[in-house]
Amino acid sequence: AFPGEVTYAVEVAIDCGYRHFDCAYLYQNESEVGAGINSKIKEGVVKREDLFVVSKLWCTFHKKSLVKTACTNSLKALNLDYLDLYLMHWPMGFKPGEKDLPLDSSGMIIPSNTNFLDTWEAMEELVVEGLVKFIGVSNFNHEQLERLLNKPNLRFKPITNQIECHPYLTQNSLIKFCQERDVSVTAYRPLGGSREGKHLMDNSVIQEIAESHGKSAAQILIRFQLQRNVIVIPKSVTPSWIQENIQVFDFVLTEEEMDKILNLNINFRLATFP
Ligand SMILES: NC(=O)C1=CN([C@@H]2O[C@H](COP(=O)(O)OP(=O)(O)OC[C@H]3O[C@@H](n4cnc5c(N)ncnc54)[C@H](OP(=O)(O)O)[C@@H]3O)[C@@H](O)[C@H]2O)C=CC1
Ligand SMILES: O=C1CO[C@H](CO)[C@@H](O)[C@@H]1O
Repeated sequence: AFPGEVTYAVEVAIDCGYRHFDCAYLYQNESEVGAGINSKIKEGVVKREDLFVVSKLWCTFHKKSLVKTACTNSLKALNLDYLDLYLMHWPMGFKPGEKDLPLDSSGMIIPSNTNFLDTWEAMEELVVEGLVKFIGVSNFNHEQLERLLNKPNLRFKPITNQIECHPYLTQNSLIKFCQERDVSVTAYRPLGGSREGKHLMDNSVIQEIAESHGKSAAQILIRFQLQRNVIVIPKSVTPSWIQENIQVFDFVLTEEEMDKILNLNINFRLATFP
């Protein structure tokens, strides 16, 4: 990204009607996102309360004593006084320190001896203190989520589990598990990225459905999630794609098309760690 690219993308997105911004300490661009948000607030295009701004606690800050500083640092970078939602980015903690991905000599992540139930307690404090409106999790499997939901003296439930989700990783059973427990699901990497040089957007089933609706493959992939009650966060810094990706409320996929897309599942996961 060149300087200002992300700020401009956020401004274009707000003008197009986007209101949900998915940020994270890890992305190293919260000051640019915040600049875009604040310029549109200043211009009077939106009010702070119209927006839903999300950030995430990175794995090197799982120690209870580090959580509040991590959150206030994201708020400072965003130049905002509260977040709508703060997510635990992953269930596992990493060794605290300078490096976001601390690796040992064999290239494996160095974990920290933390328990996400303790980390959660520190995140609950952020709600009590008014720094964040809601808290949630990301990359939790069903066992981890169950453990959190069953935590004795849980003060606040996670409102969402943000997980990798697209037609090659449809996550049917995890979505059912979450939704049955009133935990919403947010699909990240919804456009599926690429695998061995092949893009999900080039898949012939997706292409055919796109053609029959006069829509793009990206629009089909986004609409697919909306129709299964899944929140979806496509990313783009390209103005024409930002515009395109929100034009998904003027058509409906049939049940047959939804099934065809669901059948593309190969449990293929892109986001992993060593
Ligand atoms: N919780 C977690 O662990 C994770 C969370 N996330 C979140 O999810 C968001 C989305 O996931 P992400 O990994 O970015 O992947 P996406 O599935 O959103 O794909 C983004 C890529 O697709 C391109 N693109 C966007 N729209 C179109 C279009 N209409 N036609 C063709 N290409 C298009 C973008 O290009 P360009 O930008 O160049 O315009 C970019 O290269 C992230 O930004 C992040 O906020 C992502 C990964 C992990
Ligand atoms: O949010 C994220 C962005 O992408 C990274 C690489 O796949 C993920 O590890 C991370 O969770």
